[in-house]
Amino acid sequence: MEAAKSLISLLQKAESVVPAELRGSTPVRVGATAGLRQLGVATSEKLLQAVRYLLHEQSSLKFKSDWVSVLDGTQEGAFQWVTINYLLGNLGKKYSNTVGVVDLGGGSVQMAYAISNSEAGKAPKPGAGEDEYVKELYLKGTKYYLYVHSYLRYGLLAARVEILKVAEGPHSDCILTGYHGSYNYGDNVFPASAPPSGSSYTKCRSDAVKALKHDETSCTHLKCTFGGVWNGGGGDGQKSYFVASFFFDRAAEAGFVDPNLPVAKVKPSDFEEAAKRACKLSVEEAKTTYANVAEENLPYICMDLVYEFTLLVDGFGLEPWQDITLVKKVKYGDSLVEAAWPLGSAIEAASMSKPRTKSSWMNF
Ligand SMILES: Nc1nc2c(ncn2[C@@H]2O[C@H](COP(=O)(O)OP(=O)(O)OP(=O)(O)O)[C@@H](O)[C@H]2O)c(=O)[nH]1
Ligand SMILES: [Ca+2]
Repeated sequence: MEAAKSLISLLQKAESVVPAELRGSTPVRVGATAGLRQLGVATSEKLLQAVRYLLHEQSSLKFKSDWVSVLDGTQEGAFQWVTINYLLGNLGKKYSNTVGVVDLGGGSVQMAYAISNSEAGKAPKPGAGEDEYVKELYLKGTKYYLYVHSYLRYGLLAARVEILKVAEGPHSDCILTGYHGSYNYGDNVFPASAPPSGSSYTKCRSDAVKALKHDETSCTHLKCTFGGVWNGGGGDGQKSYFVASFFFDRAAEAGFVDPNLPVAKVKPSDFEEAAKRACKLSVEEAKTTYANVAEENLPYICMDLVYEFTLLVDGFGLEPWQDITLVKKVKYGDSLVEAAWPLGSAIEAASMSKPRTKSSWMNF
């Protein structure tokens, strides 16, 4: 019940912005993501039930039980794509005038971009238990074929486990010199210590590439990102990328992005340069160099930056020199709006409250 209670302040904030007379007709949704996906159905269902009870008892907003759910990864990725393109005013334009999105969470990372009708026709059938690669969206009178995939276990915090596993022993070349400890993730504890020779950018980079299991033989499609996942075929829908969440946070902590700005134009190579600087430090030196990095993240600053560069370039196939936009918030009218998937979910909820003209997703 504690987890449900943690939502009370959010619920009060949400209700405070809805005029009292409209609350009964304003839907409230709660979506959980990879953190709960990794807990398994029994535990996550208990948590969701507690949230449903809280909303039933304490909320004056319109509520239905199945509006409290664990999003599947493609919903999360599609909602983020809708959020960013809605705020940029791109919805209703041709697919080639929309931007691609990457959203790096703790447990999972999502990548989504709009593709052509013909490219969508080439989409492979997903593997067993895998989500469809392409979602058809109807937004502002325009049909979009959205390529979207969510990589469970490749969020920033989960990927640390994948990289530590590559090390096959207590020492990882990604852990800052002088640190001897362990990494707790979920119910598991992993040894995480620097080798006697200290952290090494090049060795860490090689571990990160291995962690993506960049083994082409597992790619049975025309082209893959990593782990045997189809890459969507490319095209103009991915000529510019808006990259969110832990990419923004680590870039700000590494000092190459101003944390007070809503967006920042960078290149994947900026993560590489920052990683090279970080991997040279001892954990003691890092304490002064990265004054605003939480203590528990300091030993992993090299690993995180190496991983983020590797994910963009080796994982998603971006060029090290190409411009990308790191995004925390997007200017919308006189406001700065959070660049996060819940807005996309709200847009879907709002479009569903109108008479639906098509059976598929979001016809608003
Ligand atoms: N701009 C923005 N970023 C957010 C918001 N909430 C979380 N984030 C960012 O999302 C990243 C991960 O946040 P978490 O909520 O811990 O993780 P998560 O995205 O739920 O992780 P998954 O379980 O893998 O989906 C961090 O970089 C957060 O800063 C938000 O409201 N706005
Ligand atoms: Ca997420």
